[in-house]
Amino acid sequence: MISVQNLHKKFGAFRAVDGASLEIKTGSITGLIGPNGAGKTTLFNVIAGRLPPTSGRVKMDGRDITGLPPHELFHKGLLRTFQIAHEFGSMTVRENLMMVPENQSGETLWNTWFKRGKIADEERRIRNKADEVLEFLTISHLADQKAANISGGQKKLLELGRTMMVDAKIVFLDEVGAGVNRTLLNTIGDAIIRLNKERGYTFCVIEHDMDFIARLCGPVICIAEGKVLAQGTVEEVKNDDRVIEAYLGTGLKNKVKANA
Ligand SMILES: Nc1ncnc2c1ncn2[C@@H]1O[C@H](COP(=O)(O)OP(=O)(O)OP(=O)(O)O)[C@@H](O)[C@H]1O
Repeated sequence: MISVQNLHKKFGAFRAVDGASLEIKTGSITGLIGPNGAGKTTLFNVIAGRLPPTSGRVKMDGRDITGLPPHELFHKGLLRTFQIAHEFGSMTVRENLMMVPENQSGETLWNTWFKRGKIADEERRIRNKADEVLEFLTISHLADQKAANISGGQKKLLELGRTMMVDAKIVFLDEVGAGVNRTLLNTIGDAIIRLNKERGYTFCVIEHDMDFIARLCGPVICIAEGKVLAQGTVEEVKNDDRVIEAYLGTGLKNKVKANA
């Protein structure tokens, strides 16, 4: 379980995260919603070690992980993907996946010269793993394409695939559905559900698409102005007055309710 306790992140005097406390239960697909600028990505960045918090704590299974750098969190199985996918465009899709596992023998000069057999075995194993991941994500046909040439949605699938190359325990997905067409969004959703059910991944998902959230997420947490505003089932959160107000403002809220 991830436990975020009274987390603050300031940029100068501006409080992007302002005392957020929340829990992401092991085995859940937790949705994180909130209006633009609510502090969701900043919260992710602090949890995933890209930004130090101003104050507050983050714990993983009871252990303090506050401020640990991303590579240490990576070793603990905590990974994140980005709103804008981070692929290496000039490499193939398969090569992008093969880059992920750390400590490959081929990376030192000594090994390159003297342990060619070991390197070849390891490369074969990693290649097989990459091919398995591509099959799981139903994009085997893209294996040899340059990553720069695949669509935005396929890049998001590739990001998800990168988390499968290591033993991820908890994955933070930042707007995996943004700019992705419906068909691919369904494929991404299917992959997330299968990773959760079949491989025990825990997910925390930032998403604006409420249909996607409704299909996938158990608990949903709404953030506004850096604070947790409401949490519960999708229906509970969607119908929460404070949530409607945060998204629409009070005037519009009454209009929406009148039309409902
Ligand atoms: N590095 C930074 N320096 C200064 N202000 C920042 C920085 N990063 C984010 N902010 C501000 O913090 C606030 C929260 O931004 P954040 O990206 O976390 O929101 P968000 O909820 O993820 O929004 P969106 O849904 O639009 O992606 C915004 O007002 C943003 O302008």
